[in-house]
Amino acid sequence: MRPGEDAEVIVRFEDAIKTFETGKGKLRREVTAVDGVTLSIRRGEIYGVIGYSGAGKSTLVRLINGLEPVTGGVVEVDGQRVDGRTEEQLAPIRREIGMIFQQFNLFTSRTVAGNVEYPLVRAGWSKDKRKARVEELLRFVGLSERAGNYPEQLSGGQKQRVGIARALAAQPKILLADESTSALDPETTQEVLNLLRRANREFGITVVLITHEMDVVRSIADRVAVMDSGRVVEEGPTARVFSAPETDTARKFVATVSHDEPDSEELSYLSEQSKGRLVVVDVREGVDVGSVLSAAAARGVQFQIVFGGVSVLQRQSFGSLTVDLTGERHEVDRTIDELSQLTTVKEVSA
Ligand SMILES: Nc1ncnc2c1ncn2[C@@H]1O[C@H](COP(=O)(O)OP(=O)(O)OP(=O)(O)O)[C@@H](O)[C@H]1O
Repeated sequence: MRPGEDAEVIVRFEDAIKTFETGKGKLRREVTAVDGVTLSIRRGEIYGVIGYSGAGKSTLVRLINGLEPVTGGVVEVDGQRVDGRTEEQLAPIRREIGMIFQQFNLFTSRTVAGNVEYPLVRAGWSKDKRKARVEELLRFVGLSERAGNYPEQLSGGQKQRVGIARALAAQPKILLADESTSALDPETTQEVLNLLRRANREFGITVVLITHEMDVVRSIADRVAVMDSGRVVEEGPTARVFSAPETDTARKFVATVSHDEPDSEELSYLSEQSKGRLVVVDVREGVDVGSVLSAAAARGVQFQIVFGGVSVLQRQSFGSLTVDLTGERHEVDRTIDELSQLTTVKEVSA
């Protein structure tokens, strides 16, 4: 290991840039898909990459195995530079990286076992070792009975499981999953996620998961990067990003799964119904909103919880409550002031 290198880091981007040229002649233009990304993915974690369509997620992940060469900056996998390598030089690095795709990309002319075996043939495994490994993997993904079937005889979820078994076959250190679950129904999605989590726990494999579904990220990622227009606008432990998003993009994503704040239509209804002052109070781990409200009630302030939700993620509570406060004006003022000293309070109608 070179000085300054961190053994815990398995993928490192430093000011990584990827531009594409599209069109010809007058229509020629440059698209910056990845715009100066610096981040580190730790060994053994499940790392989620989220963002709207076109944000640059797939391109960023394809830089990891050199499927797309960077235009600028550094990409390192397990201490080895990926940028500036020839296809030949990339081959040993790619053996450490498995990939599963949204569209499965199975060989239709090979059986399930043949698909899983394929990377082992390429990696030069002996026939006996290949057979044992294929059996082990098909057991792992619950498809032992299907070894002799062809992909067209399988359901979408089963095909995806074959894809996972194939990606894991040659014992890679990293698994890249590109929106691997979005073509599947919710139940199958959960099944695939459970498999990724098991692969992560049982084999210690680092998983990099791209998705635009926050539910998916919330259920399995340890840390998450939020991308917008080629940049990572926010990054950190999933619980932190969910409980206290710092950017508008992250806030919007979080709002899609935790609908705990009223939208404008709901707010106008609540304002019409409100008898006093409406406030939206953020709920966080260790913030005792209840005590403030109980004390206020003892002073004659009435409170009505009219909207809200609180969830727990990685043992941290978070959410928000919309409260209608009525009573003596100065007592209501005092209650809002006390709440504001504890947490973020937004008054939404006076
Ligand atoms: N091969 C390519 N040639 C030209 N432009 C490309 C190419 N690949 C990606 N892009 C452009 O780069 C930008 C980022 O695309 P990318 O596929 O990485 O986004 P994404 O966040 O993964 O989107 P999605 O969620 O829709 O898959 C987009 O503007 C896209 O059109």
